[in-house]
Amino acid sequence: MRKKRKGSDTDTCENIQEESKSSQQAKSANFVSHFSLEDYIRLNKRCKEDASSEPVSSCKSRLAGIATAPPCGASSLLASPGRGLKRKIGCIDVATQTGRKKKIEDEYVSGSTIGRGKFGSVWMCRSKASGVEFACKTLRKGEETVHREVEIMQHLSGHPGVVTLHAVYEEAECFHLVMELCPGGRLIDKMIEERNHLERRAANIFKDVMLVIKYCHDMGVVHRDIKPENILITSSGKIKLADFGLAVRISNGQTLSGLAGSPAYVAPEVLTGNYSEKVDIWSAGVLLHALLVGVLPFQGDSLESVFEAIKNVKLDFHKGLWESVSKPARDLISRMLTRDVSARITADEVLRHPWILFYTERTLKTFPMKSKSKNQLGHTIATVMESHGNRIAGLFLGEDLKPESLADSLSCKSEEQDESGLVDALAVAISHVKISETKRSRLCGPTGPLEQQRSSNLTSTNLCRAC
Ligand SMILES: Nc1ncnc2c1ncn2[C@@H]1O[C@H](COP(=O)(O)OP(=O)(O)OP(=O)(O)O)[C@@H](O)[C@H]1O
Repeated sequence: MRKKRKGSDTDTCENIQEESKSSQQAKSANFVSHFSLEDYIRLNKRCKEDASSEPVSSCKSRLAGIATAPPCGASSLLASPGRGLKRKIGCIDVATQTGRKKKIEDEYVSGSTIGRGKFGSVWMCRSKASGVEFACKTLRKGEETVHREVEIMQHLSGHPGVVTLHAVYEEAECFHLVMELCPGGRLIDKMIEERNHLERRAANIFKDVMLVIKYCHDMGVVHRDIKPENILITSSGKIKLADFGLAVRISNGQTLSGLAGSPAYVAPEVLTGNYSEKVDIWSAGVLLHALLVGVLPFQGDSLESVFEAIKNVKLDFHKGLWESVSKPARDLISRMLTRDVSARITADEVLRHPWILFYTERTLKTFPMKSKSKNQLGHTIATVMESHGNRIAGLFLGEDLKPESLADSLSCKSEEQDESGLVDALAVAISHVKISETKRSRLCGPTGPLEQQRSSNLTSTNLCRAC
């Protein structure tokens, strides 16, 4: 059960950035002005390795502000790491508390290390009782984020898009979190393998990501580290959101402060002041950018230049790589990567966006699109729109944009119109879409045993409060 040091690389961040720069220069024209995902992932990974071997003057100190959530009321905890921890574990429910009395090695056989993060390592283990394999994340005590991560995972566990927490074992120096194993690896690796995703595939992956983000927000949790490295894939190919190390609870109308996130994905308001759950929408927009065109939108040779780009670069979704992307997809991403937080759409609105609906609704998916005559096409669309009328029509403002008129406008297209043309036709309607601010549902309003324990155990320790 000992942690294995992954690799022995001791490069500094500067070296990595130099390497990234030279490998960048060798890439094709499309990639000249961008870090590729591989570059970014390598930079990030090596920085983590530096962080564990060179705590001072390495990447850790340079990334500390952004990559690690500021501990809430951490000073006393950090000064005496052991104090208060027992009380804090009280936020873990009855099922997981059983782990406190037993040792993990009594119940699980340890396997190889499968990942390493900022706060600990992740390794495989097998239940002695059932033979089922799990992933175990071992977190060193001492950071309040560790307790928050356990509590939030417990709070969210049960949703199909969240990695399920099976048990927690507490030792003097660490916690072991026994989680559902996601053997399909990370979304980032799939993205690198597949490069640009077909829009249909991208939309289906992205919808699942947004469903879980919406769930987090409905449950009063801001993840703060949405990125493809933190999206894992199950044996059946479903996505699961993992790594709640930077997640915090937020109550309705509350704002957060403090740098937290991963540089390329961080929202501009995190860099400049107070923020809300909308930071997850921005990060998901960065992810969508990478899914659609294979590169990250905000890049630079240093952290400062990445942040500068996040704050100021004006993205142009009409040129270059975006020319082959449908207008609705571009419309969605522009609504997510908007710096005006009040104009940035919510998770619910993303899920109701025509691009998502078009590619992911069952009827639309099986919709025959090629070789339709004008009338057939118009009629089929009218039927589809009718069956989705309530959801899609709700997005449109004004009499002229009723589903029937959308069908009419689509029926004027050529007989040879293909799928992407049809998606583009949706753009006509999208230009009139009014996405209204929906009433935020149940932020920080959980019920049940966890909430009862939370209020009794944690109010005084700030564990469940946002920073
Ligand atoms: N349930 C799981 N099943 C399979 N692999 C997992 C699981 N959880 C984590 N991993 C692997 O371990 C890696 C690190 O896990 P995780 O991201 O939770 O740690 P972390 O310390 O919070 O990381 P980070 O430094 O990225 O914030 C993941 O990228 C993934 O490869």
